[in-house]
Amino acid sequence: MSDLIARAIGVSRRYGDVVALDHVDLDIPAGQLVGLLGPNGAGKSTLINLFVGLRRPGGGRVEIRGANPMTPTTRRILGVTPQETGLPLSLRVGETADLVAAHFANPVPPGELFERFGLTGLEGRQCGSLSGGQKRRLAVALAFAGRPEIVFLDEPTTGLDVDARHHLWQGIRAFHAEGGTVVLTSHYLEEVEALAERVVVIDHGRVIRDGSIAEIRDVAGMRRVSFVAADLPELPGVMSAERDEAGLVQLMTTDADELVRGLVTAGVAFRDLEVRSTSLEDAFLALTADDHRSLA
Ligand SMILES: Nc1ncnc2c1ncn2[C@@H]1O[C@H](COP(=O)(O)OP(=O)(O)OP(=O)(O)O)[C@@H](O)[C@H]1O
Repeated sequence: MSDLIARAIGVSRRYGDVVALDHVDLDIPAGQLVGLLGPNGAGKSTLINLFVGLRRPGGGRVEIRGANPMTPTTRRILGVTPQETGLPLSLRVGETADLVAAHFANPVPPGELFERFGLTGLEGRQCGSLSGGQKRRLAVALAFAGRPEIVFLDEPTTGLDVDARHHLWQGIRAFHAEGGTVVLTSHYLEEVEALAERVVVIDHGRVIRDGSIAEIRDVAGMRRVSFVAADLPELPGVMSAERDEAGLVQLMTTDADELVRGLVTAGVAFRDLEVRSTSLEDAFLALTADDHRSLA
């Protein structure tokens, strides 16, 4: 069996009447970069909170290196950036990093951490004076301060501009390249596509898909068929259709062959025909859209 660093075994969690997680099983091998995807309220943050020992499961169990994440020794090997950034607003950035580093036997020197996450030069600033994006970058950087074996990042780049997001990606990739395990949630599908080697799709508290980016993309079995045409008759198997002002038509279908045959049979004068795999975003929408449930 591969070297599993984190496991959820039949994990359930409710909040009152709300079932946030419903018998979730998830094995995370050491060194993997996993993206958790799911619509709002799917249960992603709840799962992360259980993995990092902030909450207890109602049923089942979570393990980090075979142990309960609530134990101090286990906590020391994990890093976390929660969805809501909570920084000590009156402390300076450098002091905050020192404070966090003091909890660990062999921390990353703060200067190195700042460099890695593009925070150099902000050491003397009070956390409360940082911009929203700078606070977010600091909170993510601090998850790596204790040289964790595994980090859990809940929407690490929300609110960041493109530059800052790419900087964070570099930091996350560098950690992963050194063998670190990363579990991140994101609403930016291109982020998961850019970073993760495995995608776990969660919906209504359950894991509905688990695979590589390519597998998830293909799972809905959809193709995007595009061409330029002046008129468009009714065509077989079209799930969605868009047309821009230049006459570029984009159709989503589960049977591109039949669609193209239909185009030819109907005598449509099309040009620039392209048939492509769907993007992760297309697959994600198809998987989690209740009215497309039969596709999943
Ligand atoms: N402390 C809480 N008290 C009551 N309900 C909660 C609590 N935390 C989460 N929930 C509910 O549990 C469900 C799962 O929430 P969770 O935050 O895990 O989802 P999520 O996938 O992280 O969503 P988002 O993408 O919006 O962050 C939701 O219905 C949410 O309203």
